[in-house]
Amino acid sequence: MTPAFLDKIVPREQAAARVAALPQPVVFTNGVFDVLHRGHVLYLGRARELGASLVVALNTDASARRLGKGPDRPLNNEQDRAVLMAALEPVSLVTWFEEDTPLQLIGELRPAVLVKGGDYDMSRLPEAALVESWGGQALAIPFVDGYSTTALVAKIRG
Ligand SMILES: Nc1ncnc2c1ncn2[C@@H]1O[C@H](COP(=O)(O)OP(=O)(O)OP(=O)(O)O)[C@@H](O)[C@H]1O
Ligand SMILES: O=P(O)(O)O[C@@H]1O[C@H]([C@H](O)CO)[C@@H](O)[C@H](O)[C@@H]1O
Repeated sequence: MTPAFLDKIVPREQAAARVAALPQPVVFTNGVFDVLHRGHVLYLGRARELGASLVVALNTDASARRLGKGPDRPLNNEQDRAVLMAALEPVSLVTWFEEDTPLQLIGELRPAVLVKGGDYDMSRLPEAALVESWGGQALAIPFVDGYSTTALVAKIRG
């Protein structure tokens, strides 16, 4: 039998309709989320508490490769990253974007809240200005020191 949480994973073409049907207000975040760690799950838990639903948009593998995190990144492909994300209790819906930034997708979904981790300066993100243009909020969630996928991969590789 297929686990029910897999229903949270939706192709981008269906994302706007599915997001509109979620409990409002909707919180949106995006990222690669390649090899989950404690910083990610605390971040997602806090993000979900800022609204009634949490939407996570993952970079596709092609998009993630263009971010230059390393020649073999992402280690987990886009389907695997989506399944792990969908299994997390705070996450309501998972989709992907193939561009370099989630700007166009955010314009399609029109979330009430955009969040990123404290490693981002929200005042410099075009996505933040976009969400604020319809009266939404753009918020940074405090960074959990000592946790990053890149550091974890380096540790594993010794
Ligand atoms: N330690 C952390 N504390 C809080 N938020 C985090 C932390 N690490 C990542 N995030 C947030 O999670 C989202 C996804 O981040 P990302 O996938 O780049 O994680 P990462 O561990 O920094 O990965 P990498 O080392 O591969 O860049 C981003 O919004 C980022 O701000
Ligand atoms: O996992 P990351 O590196 O935090 O995700 C990136 O975030 C960027 C951010 O939203 C600033 O614009 C985004 O542009 C990029 O495509 C990754 O999702």
